[in-house]
Amino acid sequence: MGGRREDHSKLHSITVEQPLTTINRAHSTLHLLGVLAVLYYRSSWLLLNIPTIPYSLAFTWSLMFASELVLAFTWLINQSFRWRVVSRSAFPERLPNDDEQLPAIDVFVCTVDPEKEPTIEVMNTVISAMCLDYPVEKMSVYLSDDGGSPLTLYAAREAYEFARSWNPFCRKYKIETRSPEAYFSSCSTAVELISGTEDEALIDPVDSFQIIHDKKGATDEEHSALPLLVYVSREKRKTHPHHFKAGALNVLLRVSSIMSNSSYILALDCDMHCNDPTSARQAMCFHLDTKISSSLAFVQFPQSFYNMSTNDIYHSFPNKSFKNHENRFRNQASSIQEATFLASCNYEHDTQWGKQIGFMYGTVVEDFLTGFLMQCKGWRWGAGLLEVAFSKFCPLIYGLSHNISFLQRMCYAALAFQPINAFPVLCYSLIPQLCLINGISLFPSVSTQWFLIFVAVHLSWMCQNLREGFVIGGTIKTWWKEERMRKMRCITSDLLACFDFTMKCIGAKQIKFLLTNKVVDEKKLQMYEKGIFDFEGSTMVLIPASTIAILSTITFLGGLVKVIMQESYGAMFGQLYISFFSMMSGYPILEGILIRKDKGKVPVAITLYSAVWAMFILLIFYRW
Ligand SMILES: O=c1ccn([C@@H]2O[C@H](COP(=O)(O)OP(=O)(O)O[C@H]3O[C@H](CO)[C@@H](O)[C@H](O)[C@H]3O)[C@@H](O)[C@H]2O)c(=O)[nH]1
Ligand SMILES: [Mn+2]
Repeated sequence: MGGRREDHSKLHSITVEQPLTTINRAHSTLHLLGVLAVLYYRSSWLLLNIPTIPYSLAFTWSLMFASELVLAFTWLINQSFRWRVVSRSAFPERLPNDDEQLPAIDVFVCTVDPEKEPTIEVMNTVISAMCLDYPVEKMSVYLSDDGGSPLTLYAAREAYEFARSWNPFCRKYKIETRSPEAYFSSCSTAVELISGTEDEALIDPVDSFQIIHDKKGATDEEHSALPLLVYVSREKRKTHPHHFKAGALNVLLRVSSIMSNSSYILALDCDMHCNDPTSARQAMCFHLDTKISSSLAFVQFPQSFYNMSTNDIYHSFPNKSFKNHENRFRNQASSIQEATFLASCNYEHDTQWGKQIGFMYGTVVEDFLTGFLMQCKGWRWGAGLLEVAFSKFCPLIYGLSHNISFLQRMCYAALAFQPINAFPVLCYSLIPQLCLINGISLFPSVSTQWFLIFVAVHLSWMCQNLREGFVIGGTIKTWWKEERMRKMRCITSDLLACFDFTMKCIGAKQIKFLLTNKVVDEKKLQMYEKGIFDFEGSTMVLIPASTIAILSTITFLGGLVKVIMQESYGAMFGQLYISFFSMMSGYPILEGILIRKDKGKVPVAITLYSAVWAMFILLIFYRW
């Protein structure tokens, strides 16, 4: 690095975002005061009135209090993301000019099921990795095929052939998007051309040894050299737990250790691709900084979705995509037989794999737990979630003596505890509504000062989300979609996660890794692009949400009539408002039940179950 000027030699930089950080801190502090006031109101009312009120009312208030406590807790741990907002930049152009000085990288791509994870997509991931802007002799790509499918093996060979001409093409025309599919998605004819070669696939059966290695260093004149591509299909047996993706990654760790043994790993899911060819170099800007490299475990890149609709209704939390794990667990040795042995399911028996070594087992969110434990061990930065939250690895408690800041613990905790929001959201979707139609007031009357505090906390919460939405280019409309989806998520998947977790605790069920289906269905895509919810194939998971959608419409209308008749506007305003919001956020479901006739409407069975449930709840809780 000699000869460079001081100020231009830094490989990366970090800046604290101002005035955002200061605004966030002020806002969070004020909000906290409001939250504490609300909790004080609930608890003091309860203590004061408990001797005189019926049990049922005391229980109802306790549930509301418990909900608000949980909401306050999850809100609080989420403030960790707002407390110190930083942005980082990497300067790959400042890396040593001599590529010889770059460390070697192993890229891991995992796939399981060619039905749910279309092979062509997986190959796009593989190709995008092989075509990274990184010296080919310093890079090896390993494809883990948990399905052991001959099609995947065949396609890997084809992908390798394709990459031989694609790589020089990208370099010549300076194409940034190195996933052929993502690149060609702007011109449909070319996409057909690519899938054409796939259709004619001749399928070789997979050989009983698991590792197939393609043409190392095979180069011809017009084609550029390519990184090593290794296909690995590990042995799986019913009698041995395979530990899902973590198991697959650990097999790759062992197999790669006797082949390329690079000190850095890039782990990709089969539906991801590297959207910036310099990303590996960018990661090296951090790993090669001698000031931090000894304690830097991984570099994580933000995830961006290239096929998001502007009408997106589902909203996905962008989180992770590019993980670069430095790995210290290497064996020495090298042959296919040895690799086969390392990929066998007996190999890990009675070893520390998954406990001390490699990616962690015992949960389906291996990335989350492994990342957290790495930080606890001194590495910096950085249903399944509940498994970790309520285990000895609870981020708020585990290894308090370890060198990880409380703020970072809170970030991990915010993710791990997210599903418990199902409880308060469920309570808030049922209790105020049922009390409304029974004329029971749960919130302070409009004329009191306490009412203003509730309003302030509610508005402040909305503002916090609105403000954050605006920062990333959102609108009132996208904010509302987010709010709606946040609520739906709480009473569908989070609720199911809580249920699954409880079942696991009492030993009635095992938590399984549910593979996400990546097949794109044209009709579904059209629906998504128009911003219409697709309920086709919804299962029991939807029942709580659809029951609530039906119930909140009935309770809002019934409650409104009652309030008008009894002229109890002041005492009931809060609950009317909550019921109205409840009804509005359940509207897409209601539409899917009552109005829509297309395939994506709510399945009839789900409608029936929900209607029965709604009636049942009304029968029990409505005092006729
Ligand atoms: O037994 C298995 C199960 C899954 N996978 C692979 O794991 C990846 C993720 O599976 P997916 O069904 O797409 O799960 P997601 O919920 O989308 O995965 C998210 O959550 C996981 C658990 O936290 C992380 O590992 C992923 O990186 C993250 O994208 C895919 O490449 C699969 O092929 C395997 O290799 N073996
Ligand atoms: Mn996925």
